[in-house]
Amino acid sequence: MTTPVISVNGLRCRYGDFEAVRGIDFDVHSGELFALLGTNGAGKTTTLETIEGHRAPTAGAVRVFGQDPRRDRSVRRRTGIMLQEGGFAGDLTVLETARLGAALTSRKSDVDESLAAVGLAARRATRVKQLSGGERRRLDLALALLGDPDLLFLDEPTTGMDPESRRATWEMVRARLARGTTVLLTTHYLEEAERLAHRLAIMHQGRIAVSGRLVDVLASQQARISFDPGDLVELPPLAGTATWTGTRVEVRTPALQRDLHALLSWADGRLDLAGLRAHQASLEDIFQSVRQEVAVP
Ligand SMILES: Nc1ncnc2c1ncn2[C@@H]1O[C@H](COP(=O)(O)OP(=O)(O)OP(=O)(O)O)[C@@H](O)[C@H]1O
Repeated sequence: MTTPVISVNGLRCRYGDFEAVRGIDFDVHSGELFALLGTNGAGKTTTLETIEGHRAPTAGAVRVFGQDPRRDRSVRRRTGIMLQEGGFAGDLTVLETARLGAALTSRKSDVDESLAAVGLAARRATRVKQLSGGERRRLDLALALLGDPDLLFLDEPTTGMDPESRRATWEMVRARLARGTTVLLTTHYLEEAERLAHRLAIMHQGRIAVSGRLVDVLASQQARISFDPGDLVELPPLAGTATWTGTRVEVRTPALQRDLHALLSWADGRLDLAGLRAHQASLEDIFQSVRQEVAVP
């Protein structure tokens, strides 16, 4: 088995008396996109900063390309980082900012290619302070792409972007993955993770609550069927469990197709299942379950 690009073992991080990260483990393999998700204050940024080499673990170990990111400078040369706040000088133009970024990275960089990749080529002469929030995020991304890094850290990459820019960013990330780049993504947009991630971990209160391949994580949760019951008082036998909440019936089931078929056959010619909805579990459903979990001290 090849060495993971990122490996996190028993990581713990403390701020004074408060332990923000409480013993987490995960690996990120070459060419995959791993999404690190979590509730507010779960410890994602702390974890990311440790992997980037900006913070020392209190306990445990982090390796990037098999090296300690705090000690080995070769790690930095192979890594592109898109931070949550780029901290640009507002009076510089887009092109000047990208050139400055290129001068600061030790990788051979093509500034024009990076600006074109994020759709900012036509804004080269615009001052950074005149960019919209979404355009600034794209400039952040262009800087992370300079020199075609082997590993990309994307921290909330599409915050403030309109839907079209967001889709364009996803396409660009997919293109990088197709070229073999490894990506560690943090995002609060669950749809973004559902569209891009191969594997993921959901953090809650310093621990990993759920992790695995996206398809497996989604399949591990119960699907939902819901409808407006009208005058209905009983249901046919189902594999799932039904709850009646005001004007809706919600069935949570491990057998979506079977229960949907049972309901439709039973209702056929008898009644109209108004507002019928059926869907596999989404990351949003899984998040809700994680949030409701009682904190372990
Ligand atoms: N410098 C600090 N000093 C003390 N506590 C901190 C510090 N930085 C973060 N924390 C706390 O550590 C916990 C984890 O913070 P972190 O920023 O890593 O979480 P996060 O998952 O990135 O959160 P969010 O999604 O809200 O940005 C939070 O409770 C936060 O208040």
